[in-house]
Amino acid sequence: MTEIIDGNAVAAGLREELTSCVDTLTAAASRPTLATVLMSDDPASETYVSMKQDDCEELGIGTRDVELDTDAPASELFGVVDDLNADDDVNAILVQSPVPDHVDYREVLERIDPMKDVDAFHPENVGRLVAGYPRYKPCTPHGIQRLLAAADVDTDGKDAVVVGRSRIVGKPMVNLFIQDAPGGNATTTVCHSHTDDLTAKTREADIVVAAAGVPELVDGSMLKEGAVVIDVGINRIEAEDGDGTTLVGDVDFESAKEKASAITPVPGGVGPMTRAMLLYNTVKAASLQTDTEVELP
Ligand SMILES: Nc1nc(=O)c2c([nH]1)NC[C@@H]1CN(c3ccc(C(=O)N[C@@H](CCC(=O)O)C(=O)O)cc3)C=[N+]21
Repeated sequence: MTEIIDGNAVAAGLREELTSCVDTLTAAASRPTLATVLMSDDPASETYVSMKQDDCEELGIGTRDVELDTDAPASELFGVVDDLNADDDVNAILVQSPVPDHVDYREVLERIDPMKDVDAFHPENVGRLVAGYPRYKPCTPHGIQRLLAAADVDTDGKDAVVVGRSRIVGKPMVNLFIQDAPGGNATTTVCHSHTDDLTAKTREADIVVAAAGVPELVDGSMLKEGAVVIDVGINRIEAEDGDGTTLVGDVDFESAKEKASAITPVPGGVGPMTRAMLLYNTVKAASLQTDTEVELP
C-alpha cells in the first residue's frame, strides 16, 4: 500500500507543539511577531499571505500586514523594510514574492535584517546554510525534511534526486540533503531543464523531490518501484472541464502512486509544511532576539 503523506496533519502537529513555545516567549519576553509585506494583486499571492496571517493568529503569534500598490516605487518598499528592521516589536519579515518587475527582489532580500529573515533568502543566511551552520532553514526544504521524518523515511545513505535548481527550493534542498543526518546524509543528484536524460536519473532514486515548476513532469514510468515522492509543484492550470483553474503538482499523482511507497499530494502535502516552518522560524527568530530559550520541536 502506498502511503499518502498527510502534510496537513504533520503541519497541525507542529503548530500545536509551537504554541507552547509562543506562550513561553510571550510570557518571558514579548509576543513573537511576523510582518508580511505584499506588493502584488495576484489572487494566489493574496491567498498565501492571508493563510500565513491566519496561521500566526491560531498560534498567538502577532502580525503586521503591509500592502503596497503594485505601481509604488521600489523606494517605498525599501522604506517599509527599513522601518520593519528598526522595529523592535517585529521579529520576522517576509516579503512575498513575486514583486513587480520594476522592483529588484534581490535588493529587497539583501535589505532585510538577516536576523529577521525567516525565509532564509538573505545571502548571509544562504551562506550559513551552504557552509553547514544554518541559522534559519528555508521553509520548503525544511518542511520536506520534516515530512520525510514523519513518514519514517531515513535519508541516510539513500539516493535522492532533486528536480529543479531554484534558489528557494532546489538549491537549499540539495544543501540540506548533503548535510548530516537527521534528514541529510543522502547521496544527492540535482536535475534541471538542461539535464540530458531525466528519467535515467529519477529511476535510480530512492527519494524524488519534484520542484521544477512544470505540471506533472514526473510520472510513474520515471520512478523506481518503492520510491518516495515529494511534490513541491503548485501549478494552477486550466480545468479539464474548461471551468476555471485547478491545482496540480509537478508529479502525475495517479501513475506515480502506483510505483511509490509514499507520496505527497497537492494540495495537502508540502504547502502546509512550508507555512508551518515559517512559524517555526518566526518562533526561533523571537527566541534569538530576546535571548529566551525555548525547546523547538
Ligand atoms: N517570500 C516568500 N516566501 C514564501 O514562502 C513564498 C513566497 N514568497 N512566494 C510564493 C511561495 C509559495 N508559497 C506557498 C506556501 C504555502 C502554500 C500552501 O499552503 N498551499 C496549500 C493550499 C494550496 C491552495 O489551495 O492554493 C496546499 O498546498 O495544500 C502554497 C504556496 C510560499 N511562497
